[in-house]
Amino acid sequence: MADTPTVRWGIVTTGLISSWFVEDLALPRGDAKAKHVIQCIGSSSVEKGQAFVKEHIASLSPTLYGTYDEVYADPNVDVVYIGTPHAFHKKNCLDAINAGKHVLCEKAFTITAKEAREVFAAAKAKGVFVMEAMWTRFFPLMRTLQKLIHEDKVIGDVSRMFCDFGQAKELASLGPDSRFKSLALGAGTLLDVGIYSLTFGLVTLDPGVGESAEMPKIAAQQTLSDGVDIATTAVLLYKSGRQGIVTSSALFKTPDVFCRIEGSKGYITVEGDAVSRPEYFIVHPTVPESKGGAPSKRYDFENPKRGFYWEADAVALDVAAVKKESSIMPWAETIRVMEIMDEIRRQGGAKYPQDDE
Ligand SMILES: NC(=O)C1=CN([C@@H]2O[C@H](COP(=O)(O)OP(=O)(O)OC[C@H]3O[C@@H](n4cnc5c(N)ncnc54)[C@H](OP(=O)(O)O)[C@@H]3O)[C@@H](O)[C@H]2O)C=CC1
Ligand SMILES: O=C1OC[C@@H](O)[C@H](O)[C@H]1O
Repeated sequence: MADTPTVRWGIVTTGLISSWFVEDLALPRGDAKAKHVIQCIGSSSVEKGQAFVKEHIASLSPTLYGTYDEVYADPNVDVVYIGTPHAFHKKNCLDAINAGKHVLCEKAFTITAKEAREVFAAAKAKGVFVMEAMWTRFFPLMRTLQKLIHEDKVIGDVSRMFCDFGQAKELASLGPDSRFKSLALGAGTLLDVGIYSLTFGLVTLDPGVGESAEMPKIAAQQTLSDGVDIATTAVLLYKSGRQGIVTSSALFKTPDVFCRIEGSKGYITVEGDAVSRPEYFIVHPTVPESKGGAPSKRYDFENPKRGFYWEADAVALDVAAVKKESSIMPWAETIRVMEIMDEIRRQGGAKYPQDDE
């Protein structure tokens, strides 16, 4: 284990995602590629931090701060994890970067592609590692799915894919300051969950990532309620004729079979309780077994607790290798995702204050 890198994390916020992230970091794992230390937690109050530790990582004793700035200034922090609502990501990232810290920032990375470019320009100038926490891309399931589709060509030439991430949010019961309702916080299904449907489209229709990937044309529609998109449908149109239909909704929960990828020799269904956390997939030949075809094959994956440790391990390995960006989620890929979402919103009508900046 001499070569196992150690990362000392500074956690910014005590919200839902931060609780999921620290619980996963603290999980004992035989196959861990890195050691993760929860060095400190920054919150709007120290009391919130105390309650957070007690509830989620009771056996640990991180330093507790009542401001985020103290996390950025802590000399014992290697990487800052940012779990604020979307609208604050740009400022939080810039503050951490300016303090010389590496950063893992939750999705959606920013509100607009322009904001993302500003953050990466600052990271480049400071020479620090920065990555969007698009955790799903780091799952062994996702890596295997991409290999089977693009290298092994198990379903032949891919022609179409569909992916939907819907959640029944009961928006009427939420207050105006909820991150699911407030445009000032970046509310809307596209940035919150549509980004996962889009991710499945991008990784299954094209083997490239970032600069080596094709920018698809977009045709999109959105349903707005008080300016917030509560449903989004986007078609990804590739030069080859490949098409992806990626959707999101705050009105209905997606069934467990949330994604289908179709090819000339068969199709794949990806399944699980949430698109962000796929559990297994099944490769189906075009001709079913009942009609003389080969049997379908199911691929299952070990995913204890939730699966945030895959991205955390990847960050630790990249930082130890003195890399500034991830090869799985490089800066150009985050910018491409943000540009696509900008275009979906331009066509669909969802607008944020940041669009005018
Ligand atoms: N990868 C994944 O599976 C998931 C990712 N996310 C992402 O994580 C981010 C946060 O989402 P989530 O954890 O659900 O949000 P929460 O509302 O649960 O938590 C957000 C936290 O941000 C801090 N905060 C700072 N300013 C504000 C403000 N004005 N309003 C509200 N909160 C504020 C608060 O922490 P404090 O008081 O401690 O400072 C708050 O607890 C989003 O980018 C979201 O997309 C969310 C869920 C799952
Ligand atoms: O990233 C996410 O994935 C899981 C969802 O429950 C959550 O709303 C979203 O932010």
